[in-house]
Amino acid sequence: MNELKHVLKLTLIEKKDVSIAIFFGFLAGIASVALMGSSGYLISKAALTSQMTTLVVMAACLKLFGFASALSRYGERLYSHRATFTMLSHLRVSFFERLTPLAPGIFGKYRSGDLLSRIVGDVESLQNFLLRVFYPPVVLSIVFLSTIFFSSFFSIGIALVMLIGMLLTVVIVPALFSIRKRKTVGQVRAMRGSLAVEATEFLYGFRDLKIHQQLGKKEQLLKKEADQYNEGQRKEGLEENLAQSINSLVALLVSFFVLGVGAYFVAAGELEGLYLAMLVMISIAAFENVAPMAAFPAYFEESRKAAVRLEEIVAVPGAAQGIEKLPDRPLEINLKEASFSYPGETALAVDGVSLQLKPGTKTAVVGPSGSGKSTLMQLLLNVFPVDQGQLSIGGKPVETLDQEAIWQEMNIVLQENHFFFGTIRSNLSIANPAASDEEMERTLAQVQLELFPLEMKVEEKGQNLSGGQKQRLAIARALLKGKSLWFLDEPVSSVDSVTGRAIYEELFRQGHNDTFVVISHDLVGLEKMDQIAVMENGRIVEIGSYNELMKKHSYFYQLKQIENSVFA
Ligand SMILES: Nc1ncnc2c1ncn2[C@@H]1O[C@H](COP(=O)(O)OP(=O)(O)OP(=O)(O)O)[C@@H](O)[C@H]1O
Repeated sequence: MNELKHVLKLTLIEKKDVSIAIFFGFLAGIASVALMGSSGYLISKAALTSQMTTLVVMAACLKLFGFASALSRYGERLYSHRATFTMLSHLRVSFFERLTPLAPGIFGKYRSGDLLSRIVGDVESLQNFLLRVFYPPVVLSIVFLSTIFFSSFFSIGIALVMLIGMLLTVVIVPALFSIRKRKTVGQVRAMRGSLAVEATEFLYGFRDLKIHQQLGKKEQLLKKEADQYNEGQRKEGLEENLAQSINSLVALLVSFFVLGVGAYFVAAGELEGLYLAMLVMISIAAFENVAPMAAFPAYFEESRKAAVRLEEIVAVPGAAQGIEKLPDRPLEINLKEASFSYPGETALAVDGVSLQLKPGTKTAVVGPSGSGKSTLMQLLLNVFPVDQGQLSIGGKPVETLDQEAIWQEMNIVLQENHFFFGTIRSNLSIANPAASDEEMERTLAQVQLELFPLEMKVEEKGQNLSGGQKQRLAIARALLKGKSLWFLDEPVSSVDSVTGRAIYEELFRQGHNDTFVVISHDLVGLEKMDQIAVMENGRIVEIGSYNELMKKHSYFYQLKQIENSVFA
């Protein structure tokens, strides 16, 4: 139950709705018991007396109880569902708030299909928590205890039989099935996750699978996962039916027992015969209410597992979240002795790197593929917090700063940039919602996309744009944001060299007083940079201006020689 503490807390935020739902649930339950009890009493009374007034009063009571039961049931449904939807919205918000700071590292830990299945499926599963886990035992216990209390005025023996029946159907049988269920629910959930993983991979990789003639193989794998999941669900269904049947059987046996014990008490003169039918009918009605408890084990386990799986995602320490705003002056960025390895990896992607970015300077980071350039940039952006070392911005440790405020001051173009389904205008306006059409058109011209109309359609992930066009659109977004800290990770790698150079010229012209960090494979044009950091195996092996590095005749010089000889 500990695992569901957080969900329970969120449910009880709406105490009023939950209490009203319980109240109406109790009224509905007790009204149906009263309806059956009074009909039992009416039957006996009609057989034993010809007194019309009593019979008319009883018939009126029957109608009243029937009406009250239907009305209360409506109120119960209304308030319990309202409380459930409110709880779900609280759950989504609280989960999302905890997930956001972890987002950059989360894909290292979970595959996207699994993550999606957890976030959507598990949150949805918890909609049953109030309706089928928390609420039924509470309402049933109150209804039962009231019924037992009422019955005890007529026969303590029958009240005791009902109490035992209640313990069996509300507590013992559901608890036994919950223990059994613990084994199977986890498996089915894991199966659903692994099916979602395979389905996502299949959809994302469809083109490559087709090119490499692996579509059939992957389809078979997907089918196998689907079959396993179906089989798991089938077994789960059988288990639920078994729980339901056993609980109904116990409930029925208890009612028979009440009849038997009641008949014995009547024969022994300990109970007036007039009340026997009423007590039996009361017992039948009370145990009819017990039906939702048959589904309790399944829903309890499902909710528990869903809560555990959701907690697993967010219960990891994320980057420290500061609240301080950035100082209002040109910012110096300082990375000291920073080391970082990706979650689950032992090798250091960045190993003891120090880098100083003075305001208004231009820094290039170069080096072979896999040497840690992009990782270094992610550390400078505080997308990943450093494992060791320290990052400070404007003289303040990054942990003390508000992350959103940091990113607000940066123009960022990464290797992969996301484009949303919409238009060129809507994709540009995410960088600067206040930008006018003229500003957007001017920016498009700066990246040589002047032929793109602002209302041009952009498909999902920018599928209708070429690689180079996407990069230029990402640069246009950064230009439109107009901040003074630039972080560019191979921003023109898919653009032809002439256009690429012209774009760099434009960027440096617009941001001539700004701070730039540029990752580049292209070693041409680095003369303009104030410093060039050369990386290898996660370390900065050389740093200096173009002339300093060329004079050294060391690593950068050799790279330059190789580039010259290849392209000579
Ligand atoms: N998400 C990740 N999870 C685990 N390891 C990663 C991840 N991203 C990168 N790495 C590893 O970290 C190391 C540095 O990668 P990084 O992307 O920083 O190199 P890079 O110099 O930018 O390469 P490239 O020039 O090819 O873009 C590599 O060994 C890479 O395998």
